[in-house]
Amino acid sequence: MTVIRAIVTDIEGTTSSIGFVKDVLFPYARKRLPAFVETHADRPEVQHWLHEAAREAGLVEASRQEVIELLLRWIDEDRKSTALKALQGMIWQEGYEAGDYRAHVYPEVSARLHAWRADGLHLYVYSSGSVQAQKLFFRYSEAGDLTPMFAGYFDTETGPKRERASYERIVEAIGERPEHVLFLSDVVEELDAAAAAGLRTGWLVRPPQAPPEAPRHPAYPDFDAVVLP
Ligand SMILES: CSCCC(=O)C(=O)COP(=O)(O)O
Ligand SMILES: [Mg+2]
Repeated sequence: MTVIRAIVTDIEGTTSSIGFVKDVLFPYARKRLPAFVETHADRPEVQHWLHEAAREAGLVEASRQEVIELLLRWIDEDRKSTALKALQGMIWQEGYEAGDYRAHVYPEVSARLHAWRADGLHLYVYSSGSVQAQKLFFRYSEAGDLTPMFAGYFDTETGPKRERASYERIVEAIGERPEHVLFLSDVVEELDAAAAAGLRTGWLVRPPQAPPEAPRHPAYPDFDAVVLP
């Protein structure tokens, strides 16, 4: 029998609702991005990510306004750009610290994370949101500060979530054999990539979505239903 020693979880659609990310976080960043860039353009990390965004788009000698328009378009397209995600994280920090919102987590998630920790499992996050954004998300969650639950965080600096190599890098970084690691996500293509790297997988299909008839991965309606293989 394979023993699961570590769980890596996605955020959007897995620990938390897609609606919170799409209807609260993305519009918050969209509204504030132009002023944020104008106000903080002298910060080296902001300069770095503006430059990276322009480079990713193949823009040579782009004006600040062109880069702002590019980033707004990427928010609308939900582009999983590392540069955009880094800048969004900086903007969301202001919102969390001002108490404008708290991050949604599904009702069973906090207790289940605590139970897995109590069972000795090591927990990690892998999301398209930047590591900074992930830490803020769980620090300011509706269930309180959940950051003590997690041993580490991975974002797209490790690689795209639909690529096998990203999961190979994650298991190497956490020092486990892939078959001892369970990856939880709501996106089949991410689960396919994780399975190709040898990880065990769990597909979160949260109501009102109907349970899939012939799932490619073990499917669960919530964290309490997850069976550790
Ligand atoms: C860290 S909260 C914001 C998440 C985000 O920006 C996003 O694109 C959602 O990606 P996920 O990989 O968690 O589905
Ligand atoms: Mg997801």
